[in-house]
Amino acid sequence: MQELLKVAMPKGRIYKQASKLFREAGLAIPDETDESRKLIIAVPEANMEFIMAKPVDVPTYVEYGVADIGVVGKDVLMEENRDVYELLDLGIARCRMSVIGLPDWKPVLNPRVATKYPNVASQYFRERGQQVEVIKLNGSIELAPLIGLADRIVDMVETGSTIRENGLAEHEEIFSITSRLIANRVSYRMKNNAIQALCDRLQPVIAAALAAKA
Ligand SMILES: Nc1ncnc2c1ncn2[C@@H]1O[C@H](COP(=O)(O)OP(=O)(O)OP(=O)(O)O)[C@@H](O)[C@H]1O
Ligand SMILES: O=P(O)(O)OC[C@H]1O[C@H](OP(=O)(O)OP(=O)(O)O)[C@H](O)[C@@H]1O
Repeated sequence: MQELLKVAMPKGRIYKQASKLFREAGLAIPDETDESRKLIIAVPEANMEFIMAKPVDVPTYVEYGVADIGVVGKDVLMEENRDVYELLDLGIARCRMSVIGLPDWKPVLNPRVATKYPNVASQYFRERGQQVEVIKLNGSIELAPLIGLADRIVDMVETGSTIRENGLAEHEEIFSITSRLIANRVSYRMKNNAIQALCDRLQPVIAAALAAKA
């Protein structure tokens, strides 16, 4: 019998796609229609335990080792910069991080940039030698340039509907995003067989999903 694997799973929009992937890999975890408020879901036949976490907290659980592995967006990994291993690109929850603003935006001195991702935004503009004032918001970021809080925003674009419906334009793409499987550094060594076995189950499912999209 392999060691118990604790997996931090993001609640919310990634869960639907991540849980489908895990089910296709043969792990009996509930789908997104399950209305249970349970935060810890045991899958005894696979000797796994799923911890239902807020997406942005997944790397924290994994770095501290209370979860051995986790599923998290590349955006959160870039922002949180936690000391974890990135094992697999799961190819799900695809979107991109971009600089967005009004279509007729003109460069100004020391512009204000609103974002949920202050570290990503600061690093992006610093690397380009542009001085900006970063303002942290927690949601509805597209409001900021519309109501004059910021000159531009750094946020995610998936279908583009939010920026279109609000008369905004995508100025620059910063990086593309998918969800990743991450591991705690110690767990990766101590529970290597179990982690490797899970990766081996997930990999063909990821490859098949990619092939179906191509
Ligand atoms: N259209 C999208 N907008 C935002 N994130 C997306 C989108 N598509 C995929 N994602 C991915 O989903 C992850 C979680 O999204 P988000 O931060 O909006 O959390 P949530 O599921 O709405 O839950 P919460 O609001 O509680 O944090 C992001 O980190 C990103 O990797
Ligand atoms: O290109 P689209 O398909 O329109 O997706 C992008 C939007 O989705 C996310 O917002 P979310 O739904 O998480 O809301 P919030 O950030 O305002 O809470 C993101 O912050 C964008 O606003």
